[in-house]
Amino acid sequence: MTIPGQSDGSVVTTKDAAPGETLLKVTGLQKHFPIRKGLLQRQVGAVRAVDGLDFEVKAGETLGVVGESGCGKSTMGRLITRLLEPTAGTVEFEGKDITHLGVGGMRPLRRDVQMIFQDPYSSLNPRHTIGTIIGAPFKLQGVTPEGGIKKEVQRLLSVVGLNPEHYNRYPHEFSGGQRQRIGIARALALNPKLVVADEPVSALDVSIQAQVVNLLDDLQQELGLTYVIIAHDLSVVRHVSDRIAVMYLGKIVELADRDSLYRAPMHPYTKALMSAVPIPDPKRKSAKSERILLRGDVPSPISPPSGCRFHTRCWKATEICRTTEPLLLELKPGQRVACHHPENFEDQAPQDTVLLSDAKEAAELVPEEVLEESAQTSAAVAAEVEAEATSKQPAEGATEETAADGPEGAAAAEPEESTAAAAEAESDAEASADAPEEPDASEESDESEPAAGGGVSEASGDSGKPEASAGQESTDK
Ligand SMILES: Nc1ncnc2c1ncn2[C@@H]1O[C@H](COP(=O)(O)OP(=O)(O)OP(=O)(O)O)[C@@H](O)[C@H]1O
Repeated sequence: MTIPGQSDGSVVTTKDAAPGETLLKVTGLQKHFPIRKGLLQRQVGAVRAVDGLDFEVKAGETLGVVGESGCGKSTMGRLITRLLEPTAGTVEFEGKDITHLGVGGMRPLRRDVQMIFQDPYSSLNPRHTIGTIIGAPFKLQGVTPEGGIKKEVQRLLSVVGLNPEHYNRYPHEFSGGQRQRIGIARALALNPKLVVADEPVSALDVSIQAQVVNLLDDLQQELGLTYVIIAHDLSVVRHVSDRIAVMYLGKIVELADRDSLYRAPMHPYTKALMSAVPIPDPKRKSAKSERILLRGDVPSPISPPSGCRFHTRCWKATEICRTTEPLLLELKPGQRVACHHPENFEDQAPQDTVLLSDAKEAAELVPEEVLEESAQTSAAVAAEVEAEATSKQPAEGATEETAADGPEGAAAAEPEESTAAAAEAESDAEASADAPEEPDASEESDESEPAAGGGVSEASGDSGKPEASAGQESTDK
């Protein structure tokens, strides 16, 4: 697809921030909507829509943000475009703190940061022609493009694949997909650096969705745009995102580059979301066809669950998940996760093995195959880490320090089991399309301690808890 140049006739391919540099940085971002009651409108509580987000968006990349309805995605989008005032935290754009800029201070920034909205039916004024709608940003910013507004609007119409001759038509004369193209043309009018698209295709027919997603993709290539694309499931962001943030109840639970996330999701919630997405690859179809049903609705953001917010619906939840909030930690390069008992990685709280009753109920909705796979993967990862550590010990002469650390002592006492698990892991890797994850896992082992498997695995830590309790958990499910 060829995109005509801007008013000066040249093709725009670069932006101020070099590709890969941080364009947007969000730290500790919160938005609590107050709940007021009574005559005096006293605040009696708050909806904790966004409750402490930390992430960066690099120039030229697409960050996909996914999560169930009500998890705070749209609020996050409105905060980073400064359509909402944050309760706490900071938003930096190109290194400049824009968190509390007023209307005047924000005006120049409005050119650089644009938003595309979900519903192309309600986001376009039905009384205005599309020429007026797409030309509005120029008037608001007091900018006159070279050749005049009309010429520039017609150029933008052709950029988004619409007939420039339709300049004088009204929104109702266009289909949903065409209206979303109009919304995109309006967002591009001022040549922005960052475009936040809030569910850009979810109101469209499935057949039209791909066209609009492809258009966004083409525009990014041609114009060097940076996107934050918000969606409620992974299928939309899968093909366009470089990195994906998974949100749950106002928090990011996993943030990873796309390939790592799809190859080996680490948060159980990510795994559940992924199991809901049809997988076209026939090689993976049989392995992943089991869907994970989540128990109940998302809890209320007015009083979110303690500890890990997902613990009330998670099949791996133990006491630590109820009491202690897991931090969003980079467990693998480029993959951050907030979980005490992650998938595809060694357990972060191996001593905590007794499942909560909530978890046992949640596990009833998780197919046996998924639970088995989860336990096997965790055991395999633990065994691999252990094998790596064992092979390194004599070479590096660091045996004493490593051995004194704890959990690995118990793991090392079970060489047969570990070898069997490692062999299983190897054969799994050969047979599976997920094989590329292997190098990651072994890289990790350099600095990671061997540990027991996931909360549902049989591997036991050194907590002194009877092994039977760990074994029993597996049967409980
Ligand atoms: N202006 C507001 N006042 C009070 N509560 C709000 C407001 N806007 C959003 N909320 C609440 O904040 C929470 C997060 O809403 P948000 O729209 O950001 O979620 P979302 O993940 O985008 O969901 P959806 O996909 O349904 O739009 C919800 O519980 C919502 O009811």
